[in-house]
Amino acid sequence: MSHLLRKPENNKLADGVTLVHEVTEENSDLHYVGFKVVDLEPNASYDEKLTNLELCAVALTGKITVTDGDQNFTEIGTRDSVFERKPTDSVYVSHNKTVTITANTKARVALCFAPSDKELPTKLIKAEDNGVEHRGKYNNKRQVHNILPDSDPSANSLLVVEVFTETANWSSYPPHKHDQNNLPEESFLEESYYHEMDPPQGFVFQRVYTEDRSLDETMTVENGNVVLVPKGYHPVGVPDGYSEYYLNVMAGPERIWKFHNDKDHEWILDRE
Ligand SMILES: O=C(O)C[C@@H](O)[C@H](O)C(=O)CO
Repeated sequence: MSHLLRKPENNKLADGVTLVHEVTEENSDLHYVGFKVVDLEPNASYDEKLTNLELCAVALTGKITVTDGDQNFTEIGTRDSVFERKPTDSVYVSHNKTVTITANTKARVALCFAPSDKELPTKLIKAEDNGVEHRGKYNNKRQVHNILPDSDPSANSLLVVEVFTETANWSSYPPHKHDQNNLPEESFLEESYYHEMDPPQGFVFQRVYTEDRSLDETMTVENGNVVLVPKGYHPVGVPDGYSEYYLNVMAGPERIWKFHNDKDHEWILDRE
């Protein structure tokens, strides 16, 4: 299996608390993006001590209460399945704080991390504050919920977005990359993908490749898998009959998303 593909670990931390994924600087090639998925049974709690990392906690499914010790955000989260295709609530918390997440219902929470050394206010990012975009045409259609885009200064490094790709469509396509610190043309951002499929037995293909093909991996990605993109182009193809959800976390030295399309495939955009 590719070292860029992660299957659920489902590590039981306590009664009602399962760590589904854990991507850290120590166990991956990533230095800027950290990512966890936690499943909580009703009334179960999970603590995260943030030292040098900032956090965006996304209520993927279910209702949760989030506190940073000072502020409480009660019963946030808007959906039972990501495939309801409506935005959800998230909470941004600065480094050095300790966050407690308690489930009000059965819940799945994504924890998105990036390095930070500047304190910023804790913030509830409400579902209705997500910018919703419909991108693409033909078989390149997707719906995007911007949770923490680069136009929102609430975070130091973190960028967070969720994307729904229609059945038999492609996204992150034409292939693009953001692995050069060469602004204003391109920014260096690592990226993680947390994938879900509807119906759940589905699979998608994700390729991660560099210009010189020194990295060129095509992965079969199943429901609940994570793909890591330390560099390179990273398109996703969704088979007929299945629709796809992914949550992207991006971070790098500068908080700006400037990508470069693969010139060989950029013509896709020019079709009438
Ligand atoms: O528009 C899309 O298809 C989503 C991608 O842009 C995705 O968020 C990504 O690859 C970000 O670099």
